[in-house]
Amino acid sequence: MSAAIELRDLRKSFGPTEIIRGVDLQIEKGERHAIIGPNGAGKSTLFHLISGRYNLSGGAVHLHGEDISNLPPYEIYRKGLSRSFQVTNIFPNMSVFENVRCGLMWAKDYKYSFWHLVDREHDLNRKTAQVIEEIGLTSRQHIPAGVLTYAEQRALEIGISAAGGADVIMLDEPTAGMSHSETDQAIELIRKITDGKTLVMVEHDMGVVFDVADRISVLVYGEIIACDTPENIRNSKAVQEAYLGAEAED
Ligand SMILES: Nc1ncnc2c1ncn2[C@@H]1O[C@H](COP(=O)(O)OP(=O)(O)OP(=O)(O)O)[C@@H](O)[C@H]1O
Repeated sequence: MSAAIELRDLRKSFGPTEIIRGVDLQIEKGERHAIIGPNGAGKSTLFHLISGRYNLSGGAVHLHGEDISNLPPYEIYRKGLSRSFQVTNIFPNMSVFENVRCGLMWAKDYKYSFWHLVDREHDLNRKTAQVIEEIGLTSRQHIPAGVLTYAEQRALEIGISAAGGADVIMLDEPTAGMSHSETDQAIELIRKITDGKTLVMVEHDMGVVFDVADRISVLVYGEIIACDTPENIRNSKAVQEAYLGAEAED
């Protein structure tokens, strides 16, 4: 069976500088995979290459065995890969309900000319309500998304990422800026919402990474220097020297 995501000798240069320098990686179906690495290692760039935001300078990206290299983001999304961004990416003036429903509509390829029929789309509304319940925002569903707390906005974003039925979910720093208790809730939500799906996340909080991930890739200067279980990554001397050691000294 093919991997959910396979990266083959992936490369990205900005001008003369090669930022992603030949990344090979297989992420299995149903796996929760974290990408860690120091600031500027290229983690976000790698995300943008997989999700179609950046064109590749070399190599290939496969999704469930299909070559998706250089496809536009919306086509990759329709093929079942959904991603969130480091910066919250919701419509602040639309209600929580409308934000989720909008995500569902894009996923289902509704045309804009159908907007006037939206309220009659009972299925769509029911599914929207289901997603909102899963992310724990039912009591807040009619308020503008911009009024939610930061942690609620991130939960909404995770909900929208998963709502369209994507089977590969990519989350960029899902717990950034959260308190301990908000982080705990976010971990629970991530687990729930990615159950049975493939998760790829970039995360700086090592507690979250070691708690959630089945496997971890360590990216340093655009190269994966280790890809292993949390336990082996924690005990790897090379990783400690290149990355974790620096954190341990804090
Ligand atoms: N669009 C761009 N044009 C030029 N250089 C870029 C661009 N995007 C990223 N870079 C450079 O690529 C390198 C990797 O950046 P990237 O944001 O991918 O790292 P990161 O590992 O996600 O860092 P962080 O942990 O701080 O978010 C950095 O040196 C950055 O300046």
